[in-house]
Formats: sequence, C-alpha cells, structure tokens
Amino acid sequence: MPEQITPYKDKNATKKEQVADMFNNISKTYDFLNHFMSLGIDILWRKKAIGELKKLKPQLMLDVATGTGDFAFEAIQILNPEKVIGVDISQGMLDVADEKIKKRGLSHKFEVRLGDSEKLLFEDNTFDAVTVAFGVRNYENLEQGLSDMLRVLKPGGKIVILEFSKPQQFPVKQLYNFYFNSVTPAIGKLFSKNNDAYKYLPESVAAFPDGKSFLELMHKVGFGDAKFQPLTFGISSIYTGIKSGA
Ligand SMILES: C[S@@+](CC[C@H](N)C(=O)[O-])C[C@H]1O[C@@H](n2cnc3c(N)ncnc32)[C@H](O)[C@@H]1O
Repeated sequence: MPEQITPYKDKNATKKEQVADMFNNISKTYDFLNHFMSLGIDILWRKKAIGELKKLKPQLMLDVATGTGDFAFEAIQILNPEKVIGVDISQGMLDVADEKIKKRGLSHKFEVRLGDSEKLLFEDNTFDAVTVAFGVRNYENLEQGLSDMLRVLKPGGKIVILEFSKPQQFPVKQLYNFYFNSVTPAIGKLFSKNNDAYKYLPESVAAFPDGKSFLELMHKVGFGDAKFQPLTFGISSIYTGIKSGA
C-alpha cells in the first residue's frame, strides 16, 4: 500500500477527514485560485473532458467530488442532460456550489449532496455517466472509490476522470516542478491563508499513480475500454472507461 499523502500530517485524523477539512477551509477562494493558478487552462481541460460524453448523450449524470460544481456546470452547458447530481465530502465546497446553482437558475437540473465517493448512496446501475475532476487524487481508498463509481454506472455507461499527471519531458517537467513546488504554494498561502493546502497539491500529484498505472487500476476494478489522453504536455490527463454488459 503506497504512503498516504495527507494535507495536515495530523496522525489522529484520517486522510478523508483532513481532505474535507482542507476544502472547507479554502472553499471561498477555491474558484478564484483554481483559474488564477492554472492561468485559466483548467477551463479548457474541463471542456475537453466533458466533450468525451457528447456521443453518449447522457441524461442522468453523477459528478463525484463535485466541489464548487464547475465540472457539472460544464456538463450542463455542453451536454444538456436532464439531471446532474453532485456529491462531495466538503459541505463548505457544496455551499459555494449551491449559491452558484441558484444564481444561474439551475436548481431543476443540478442538485448537490454531501456524500463519500467510496460509499455512494445510490442504487447499482443508476447513472448514464459518472464524472470526476481533480477528485480521485484525494480519495483515501482509490480502488474502493473507482469500484463504487463503476457500481452506480448503468451497463454501457461511461466514466470520465480528469486529474493532474506528471509531465515527463524536458523542459516542461522542470518548469512544472518549479511552478507547482514553489509558485503555487506561495500564491495559495497569500490568497487563501492556508499554508498546508497548496503544499498538499504537488505532494499528492507526485504520489498519484498516473497514466498507465491508473489505467491498470481501472482495468483491475472492472472498467472496460479504459483509455487515457495527456493534456498540455501531460500536466493533466483525461481517463475514460465503460461499464460493459449493455
Ligand atoms: C480539487 S477539488 C475539485 C472540485 C471540482 N470537481 C472541480 O473540478 O473544481 C476536489 C474535491 O474532492 C472532494 N473529495 C475528496 N475526497 C472525496 C471523497 N472521498 N468523496 C467525495 N468528495 C471528495 C473534496 O472535498 C473537494 O471538493
């Protein structure tokens, strides 16, 4: 079992408790810092990832680790499904999502609930598509989280996962390491007053099994046709998989 990377190094709290705590602490500045630190590129990554579902035209969707809802909002805009349910373990992040849902008049289409990705409170075979952006890296038990997302997908349904990965090529790798290890923690500390959260970001990305290792895990839990696509020199990647048996 790989070492658990946690935000606060507090031996008494589980990774899940610490992650929920951290996102509750940064929820108010999360959206601004996300777009600022990624120079807006995260918006393009989200659009591209959601584009993977255009052919399927899903009607009932689950956005896991929905946070402040940006991946789900993108899905609504691009795919116009009947309904998206977002779940997250951080009530602070969901409160921000709720405000945005009301402001955009989308309460009939997008609903958020407090919930754990590793123990989803839905019946088997419920959703046409499941999405997760920048969430799986934070799971306490990644394999359990992937299995449970597979469980709630309908046969023939598709999962789309967007997550940071590690660029391998010179000089992107070196620039990326400098930016992620030195620049983002400093900006994060300045704006969110949270020193640990933006140190956890590069540490958790470094420890995350990306690329082929992640595909192996998807195959292991039972996803079919698992594929990945690196974005922007491998800074992020899109992973897709199908629940077979349709
Ligand atoms: C980096 S944010 C991403 C939010 C959103 N998906 C986005 O694209 O902006 C990660 C989110 O994952 C949530 N999270 C982490 N572990 C979780 C778990 N086990 N179950 C549900 N949500 C989880 C956190 O609370 C946080 O809101």
